[in-house]
This record gives sequence, C-alpha cells and structure tokens, in this order.
Amino acid sequence: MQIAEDMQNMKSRHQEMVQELEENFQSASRENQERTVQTIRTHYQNKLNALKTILDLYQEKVEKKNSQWEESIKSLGRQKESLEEELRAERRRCSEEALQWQREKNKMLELFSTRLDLLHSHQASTLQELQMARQEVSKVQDMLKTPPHREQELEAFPTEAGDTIDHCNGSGQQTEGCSDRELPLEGAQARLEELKESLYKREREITELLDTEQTAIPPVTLAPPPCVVLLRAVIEKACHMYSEVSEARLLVDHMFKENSAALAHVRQKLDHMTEDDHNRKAEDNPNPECVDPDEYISNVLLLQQTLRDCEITQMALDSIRTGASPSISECDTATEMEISERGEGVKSVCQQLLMLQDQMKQLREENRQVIENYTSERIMRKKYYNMVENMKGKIRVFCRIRPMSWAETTQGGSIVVELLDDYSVSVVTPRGLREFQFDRVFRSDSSQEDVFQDSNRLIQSAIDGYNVCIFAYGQTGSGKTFTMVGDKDQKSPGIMPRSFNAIFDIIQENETKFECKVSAYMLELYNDRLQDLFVSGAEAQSRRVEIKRNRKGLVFPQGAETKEASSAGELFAMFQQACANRHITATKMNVESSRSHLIVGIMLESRNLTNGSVSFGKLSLVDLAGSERAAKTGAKDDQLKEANSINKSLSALGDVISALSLELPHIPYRNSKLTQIMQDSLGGNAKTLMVVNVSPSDCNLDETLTSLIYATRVKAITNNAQRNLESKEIAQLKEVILKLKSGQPVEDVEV
Ligand SMILES: Nc1ncnc2c1ncn2[C@@H]1O[C@H](COP(=O)(O)OP(=O)(O)OP(=O)(O)O)[C@@H](O)[C@H]1O
Repeated sequence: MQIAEDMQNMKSRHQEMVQELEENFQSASRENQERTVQTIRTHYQNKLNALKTILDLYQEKVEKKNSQWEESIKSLGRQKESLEEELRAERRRCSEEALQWQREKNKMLELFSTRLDLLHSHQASTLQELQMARQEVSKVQDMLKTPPHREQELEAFPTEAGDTIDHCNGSGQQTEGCSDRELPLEGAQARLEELKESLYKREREITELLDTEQTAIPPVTLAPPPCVVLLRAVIEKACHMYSEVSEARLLVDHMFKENSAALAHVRQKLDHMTEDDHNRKAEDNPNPECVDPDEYISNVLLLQQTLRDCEITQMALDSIRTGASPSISECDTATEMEISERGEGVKSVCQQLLMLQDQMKQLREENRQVIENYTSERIMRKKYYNMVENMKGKIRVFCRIRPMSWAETTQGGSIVVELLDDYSVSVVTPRGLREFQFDRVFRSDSSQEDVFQDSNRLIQSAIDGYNVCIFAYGQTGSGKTFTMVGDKDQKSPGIMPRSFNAIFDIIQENETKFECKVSAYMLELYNDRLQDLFVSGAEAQSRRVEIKRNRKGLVFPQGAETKEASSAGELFAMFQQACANRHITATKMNVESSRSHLIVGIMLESRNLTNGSVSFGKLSLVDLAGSERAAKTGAKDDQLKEANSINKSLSALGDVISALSLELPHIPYRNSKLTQIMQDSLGGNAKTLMVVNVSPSDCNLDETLTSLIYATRVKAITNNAQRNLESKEIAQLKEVILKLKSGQPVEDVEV
C-alpha cells in the first residue's frame, strides 16, 4: 500500500516536473526566437547601412569624375576654339601672301617686258650702226685693193684683231722705214684702224648701255615674306602642342600603369577572400570567432565596387591612349548593366572625347596642309630669286653632298649635313643648326645625270659664243673628281665627258645653221707650275706654259698645245690621254687624290651659215685639287710639298673670292697661277658655275663649314658675261690678214 502510495506520489511529482520542464522549454524557445529575430534584424540593418555608405561613396565619386570630365571638355573646347581662330588667321595670311606674290610676279613681268622692248630698240639701232659700218668697210676694201707687187708688203700686217698694229703705223722708228710708195696703203691702214676704233667704241657703248639696264633692275627685297612669319608661328604652335600632347600622353600612360596595378591588386585580394570562403565552406567550419560575416560581406562589396571603378577607369584610359571607342561588350553583363544604370555620364564623356579626337585629327590635317602649302611657296620663292640672281650675272653655285665613305662609316661618324629642299642644306654644328642656300642642292643619292641636267644649259651658251666656266671646289675626298670626271671605269661619267657629248650633240642638231670648230687644251697646275697634259716625259718638263689675257680679257695659255677634235669620241680620247699624265696619289683621305688642279679648255668657234657672223666661245672645266690637313691625310715629303702648294693656291683663291664678294677695289688675282687662270671666270666675263662638294660626316664638319661659307661668298660675285661675236666682215678681214701673214695669195672676192 505504502509502496503504491509512494509510487503515486512519485508519478504526480514527475508529472509536475515534466509540466514545469515543458513550461520552461516553451518560454526558453520563445526567448530564443526573439533573440534570433533580433540578430537577423540587426544584421540586415547593418547590411543596409553598408550598402547606403557604398552608394553614397559611389555617388560622390561619379559626381567628382563628372565634374573633372566637364572641366576637361571645357578646356578642350577652349583649345579647339583658339586653334580654329588661329587657322582662320593663317588662312587669311596665306591668301594675303598669295596676292602679294601675284602682284610681285606681275610687276616683274612688266619690268622684263619693258626691258625686252628697250633691248629690241637698241638692237635696231645697233643694226643701223652695223649697216653704216659695213659701208665704211666697203670703202676700206676699195682702198685696200692694191696692185699685186705690194702683196709681200702686206705680210707685215698683224694677225689678230686683238694685236697692236705696230708696223708702218706703229712706233716712230718704224715709220721712218716706210717709203712714199706705201702711202695709199698707209692711208687704208689708218682708215681701218679708225673704223675698228669706232666699232669698239660702239661695242663699249652698247655694253655700258646694257650694264646700265641691268643695274636698273630694282633690287629684289629680301625682307622675309609674311609666309616666313606664318611658318614660324605654325612651327611654334606645333612644337607647343606637340610638347603638351607628349606630356599628356606620359601622364595618361602613368595613370594607366597605376590603375592596372591597383586593378590587379583588388582582383588578387577578392580572389583571395573568395578562396578563403570556399575553403571554410568545404571544411564545414564557419569559424564564427575568426570572421565577422557582416564585416566580411561589407569588405567583399567594397572590393567589388573598387574593382568596377578600376575597370571603368582602365577602359576610359585605354580609349584615350589608343583613340579607339570604348568597347562595352567586353565587360561582363553585370558591369554593362551598372554602366548603363549609373555610368551614363561616363558614356557621354567617352563620346565627347571621341568627337574631340576627330576634331583634333581634322585640325592636324589642316595644319599639315598649311605647312605643305607654305613649303611649296618657299621653294618657288627660292627658284624665282635664283632666276633673278642669274639674270643679274651672279655666279651660280650648286652644292653636292656625297654619300658616307667606308672610312667615315667605320669610324662611327654620324651624318651632320642634310638636304632641306632642292635649294637649301642644313649642317648640325656644336653651336646649333646652320642653313645655307644655293642655286641647287644635290643629295647623296643624286645621279651624275641629275647634276649634269642643270649644267647642260651652259654648254649651249659656250657654243653661242660665251665664255663659260664650270669648276668643282671642296676639301680632299669630297667628290670633286667624281663630279667633274666621274668614276674610274666611266660607268658614271661626270660633267667633263658629258659636256663633250653635249657639245657634239648640239653641233649635230644645228649643222644646217652653224658650222662649228672644236679645239681643246688640257693643263694641270702642279706645284705652282703649269704643265701641258698633251705632252709627257722630258718634253713636258721643258715646255713653258704662261697665262696670258687677250684684249677682251679672255685668259689663254701661251705655249700649250691646242688640238682640234671632230667628234666626242676624239675629244674624250684626248682627255683620257691628258688624265693619264695627271698627278694622282693615294692619301689617307682618298685612295686617288688629285695632287694638281686640272684645267680643260674647249674653244668653240661657230660660224652662222645664214649671216656669216662668227662667235668664239670657251668652255673651261676645272677640277680643283682639294684642301687638306697634313695631319689628316698623312702627307710627308713630296706629298707634303704638294699639299702646301695646293693649300697656298686655294687660299689665294679664297682671298680673291673674299675681295670680290666684298667688292674691294683691288682683287689679288696675281697672287697665284690658279687665280690668274680663273680670272675671267671669277668676276670676269664668264658665265660661271661652281659645284661645292661636301662630305656628310661629322668627321669633316670644319672643312664642310669652310667650303659652304666660301661657296656662299662666291654666290655674291657678279660676272659680266658677254658674247664674243664678230660680224661676217670682221671675220673675213681677219681671215685675209691671216692668209697675208702666212704668205698665201688673197683674191679680190675675199677682200
Ligand atoms: N656622289 C658620289 N657618289 C658615289 N661616290 C662618290 C661620290 N662622290 C665621291 N664619291 C667617291 O668618294 C671618293 C673620293 O671622291 P673624289 O676622288 O672625287 O674626291 P676629290 O674631292 O676629287 O678628292 P681630292 O681632292 O683628294 O682629289 C671616290 O672613291 C669617289 O668615287
């Protein structure tokens, strides 16, 4: 009973306990639920707050970027406006300049036509004079009709119009020797002299008249034309823009690099975090003590945002660098969406940027065109200037730059002489860039044909009766012999052999109109001694050649052999024979260095078959020896003596050039045989062309500068080229005199 009672008590107690436990459990689970709800709420609240902060941050960034882009668009717009304004001003200036050029051209044309009219009127009066002279000559011819027994007396007549008549009409003692029987002839001679004198007087008058007309040409103003100023402004602007562009490019490159590094860093960090998270999930160990999930999520979100920012920046920078349109398709869908939602500003900025890039391209193209127009205008101006200088009688100067030699290349020399355009050459010196202007500049790859093309005109002048001289000047090894003679095998013949062909081509072309006689002498000036190259050995040593000038100022070598040539081949064979006798030695600077000055004189006597007039032209072709420094060429003994002689004669030539260019009253021609022989070509009555040869290498910078400075001085020298033309009558009289002198009978018809 007791046990049953105890059992009942225990059961009821247990029931109470179970009830109590149930109650407890229910209240605990309610509390737990509330706590969990609270935790979740707080968690989401935190998340929301983090998102808000990110959004604010992003908003702030976008606003900042937008304002930056707006600023740069504004500045680019300003730049574009100022460039457009400059372009308009440049266009205005260009058209003004073109107008000015047109006006100048018209003025010059007017001037030339007036001058031509004047020349025509003078020509008419000269023809009248000649008519009168012809009448006088026929009178003299009547007087000269002497009986046959007097023919031997006429032998004493002079041979050339240029010689002084010194027989019966000459000195007092000789007059005493003349008998009364000679009086009619004496009268005729006197009349002839009178007539000649009047003809010379007339010739002088005409020459003076022509000179006055020449000097009457108003000097061409050399003030820089507006286009020079314009180009300077354009170049300055271009330099400025170029430096700005390169600075900006550097900056963008720098930003791009920094951004790439930041992008890589953020990516790495994000990958690292995702990896950790995966690992933890795989281990099923959330490890709540170590990582706060809220903090983790907010960090991941922040990193993702930074990553997107970096990606957008990278894309924009890449577009700026390459000039390509930003490819949105490359971004993942999420980025694209975000860009479309939040990056509309960035897109529009990119579009504007592209537009600006297009405008910049257009402006650049327009600028290039302006510069191109200016350059062609500048070249034309130089061409016209050279034409005017040539008409004034100025010596023409060509500059030829030879290619780098093997020695210069192996020495590691750099190119410092370069062609700017067909008329200018620039030299890089330690004191900056120097520019020289010539009538033509030939680059290192110009052919012999190119050089000769521009010299060809002068050959025609020589045939027309002008005294023409073409000479090469420059330091040793600069290419003078190559230019004048050509290479050894004559695969690239130079000016001399080409001139021989040109002479005979012109003669052949005009054989129905003219009859031409060609003869030549060839000399070298070696160690200040003139040597006839047509003779060799002992005879050459014993032969004495002297420089003389005739009454017209034309230089000729007395004592030198003159050979006639009937074809270009014959003339070339004579030339080869002469070259074989020339002094050539190997030096350190040139394996075939000319140790003498070579002078080739070609006389061209052409008779006009229509009116019988005779013209006498002389074509002098000179290959000068090059100036050299003994230290550079390694000259010793005989070579040193040769070098001294070459340098001495070239320095005398330099003195003559300086005196002529400064228009000094005294020109020191007599200081050297070289200057004496070139007297009629420099400051004389020749049409002269100088080819200055230069090396392109910095190893020869000093010599190149000296040569170019001398060549510039030569350009300032004015010659007074005159045609050596005689009328049919004077030519006939000269012939008669020659015949009489050589004892040949003279027929009445000839007289
Ligand atoms: N325009 C050129 N093209 C190719 N080779 C050239 C040119 N000019 C010169 N040379 C070469 O350069 C070398 C020296 O030239 P060249 O003998 O004509 O010089 P130089 O001025 O006459 O010298 P020097 O005064 O010592 O006689 C030669 O081998 C020649 O063939």
